[in-house]
Amino acid sequence: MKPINVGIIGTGFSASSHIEALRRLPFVNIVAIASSSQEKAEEAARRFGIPKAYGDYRALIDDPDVEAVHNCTRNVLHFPINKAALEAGKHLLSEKPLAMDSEQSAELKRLAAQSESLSAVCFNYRHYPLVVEAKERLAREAKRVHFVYGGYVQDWLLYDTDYNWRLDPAQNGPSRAIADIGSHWCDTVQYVLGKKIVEVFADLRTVHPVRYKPKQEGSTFTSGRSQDAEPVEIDTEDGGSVLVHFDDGTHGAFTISQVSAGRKNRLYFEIAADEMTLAWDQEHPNRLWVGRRNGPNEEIVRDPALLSPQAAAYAHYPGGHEEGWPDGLKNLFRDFYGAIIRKQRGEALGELPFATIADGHHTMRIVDAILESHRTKQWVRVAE
Ligand SMILES: NC(=O)C1=CN([C@@H]2O[C@H](COP(=O)(O)OP(=O)(O)OC[C@H]3O[C@@H](n4cnc5c(N)ncnc54)[C@H](OP(=O)(O)O)[C@@H]3O)[C@@H](O)[C@H]2O)C=CC1
Ligand SMILES: O=C1CO[C@H](CO)[C@@H](O)[C@@H]1O
Repeated sequence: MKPINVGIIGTGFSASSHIEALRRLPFVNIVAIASSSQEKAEEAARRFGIPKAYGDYRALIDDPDVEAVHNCTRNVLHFPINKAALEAGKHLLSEKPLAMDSEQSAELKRLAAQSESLSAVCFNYRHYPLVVEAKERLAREAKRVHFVYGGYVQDWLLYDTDYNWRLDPAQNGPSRAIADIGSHWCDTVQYVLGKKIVEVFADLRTVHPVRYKPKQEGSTFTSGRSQDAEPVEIDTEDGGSVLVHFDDGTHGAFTISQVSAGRKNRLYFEIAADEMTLAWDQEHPNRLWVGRRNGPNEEIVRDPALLSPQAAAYAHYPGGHEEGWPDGLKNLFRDFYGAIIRKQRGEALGELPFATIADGHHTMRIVDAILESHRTKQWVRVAE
């Protein structure tokens, strides 16, 4: 079978991790990369060993060799690139958030629904084996969920000297921590529960109303105040807490922060159901804690022999041989390209395990509702 030809747009943190994960799959072939200039694209093409380099993303999308596009650019480019890729009939894998706001994501949802090609949003935490195990156990063993709680906390924007394009609403959009990492929590938990968030009550906070922006912008995760840094006003949130209601009436709450010292990338959730509580934490991704009242608590480890078949399909090594973030990404891409291949063979696709453009749009609506709730200090329904 001929591999599916992929073009990558962007050369930063996310693009590098997409390239590494894709190279672990035998049925895809990276043929082109695009950046903001021809020079940068050629440098990246050399660094990653990719044959074609484009200084303009439109040229990559127009290249007839490119069958699937990965949009790994900053948020301001998500909408124009996703729209162009969908209109060109390419398969699309977009980084999250799907767009800057839900007006844009509604347009993308409409285009994706009309397209023959497949599209997905890079909500990669769905694709960890122990997250899938939580979903399977819940469906199998729980009749009722009482509460869902957790959060997503990081420290890479802790100091007022930490600066990145995400701090600039013109590059990022009107929500920062909620759209950047809150969106991951919402997608992951909705996937595990099989329920949608329909109502929110939010209390957000900007811890640093002024930050120091270096003249020479650093990439994601660079920190420290440079000599020529200038003060800039910040009006997007560093974090906050959100109460949520799911479509079946289940209650939940999550806390988001990008200023929590020592928490590097802690997405965690706990689901309290009738006979058990399930807890998972991205910083210890190969453990699923199962709490019981009338029996010993258990810790399920990521060993294919101990997992349900759906979760075992995501566990590529025996227990004790740890895997994590890059593997979740590889699993997402394997599901996405596997679906493209099944579609090409005329096979039925069934329920897709990855976040679709419609899912990405729903997440944008949640972000809108959170911002509005924070502003009005009221419960806000998530728009359809
Ligand atoms: N799913 C996940 O877990 C993660 C998702 N992300 C998402 O990925 C996206 C990118 O984040 P990240 O990689 O950290 O950011 P970076 O700043 O590291 O990378 C952004 C990239 O955008 C490229 N870019 C800017 N302008 C253009 C243009 N006109 N044409 C083509 N490329 C352009 C930049 O290329 P150049 O240098 O040439 O300007 C750069 O390579 C974000 O939307 C973020 O939310 C990020 C991390 C993890
Ligand atoms: O999606 C994301 C997950 O975490 C990153 C850092 O690791 C982010 O902030 C990002 O955009």
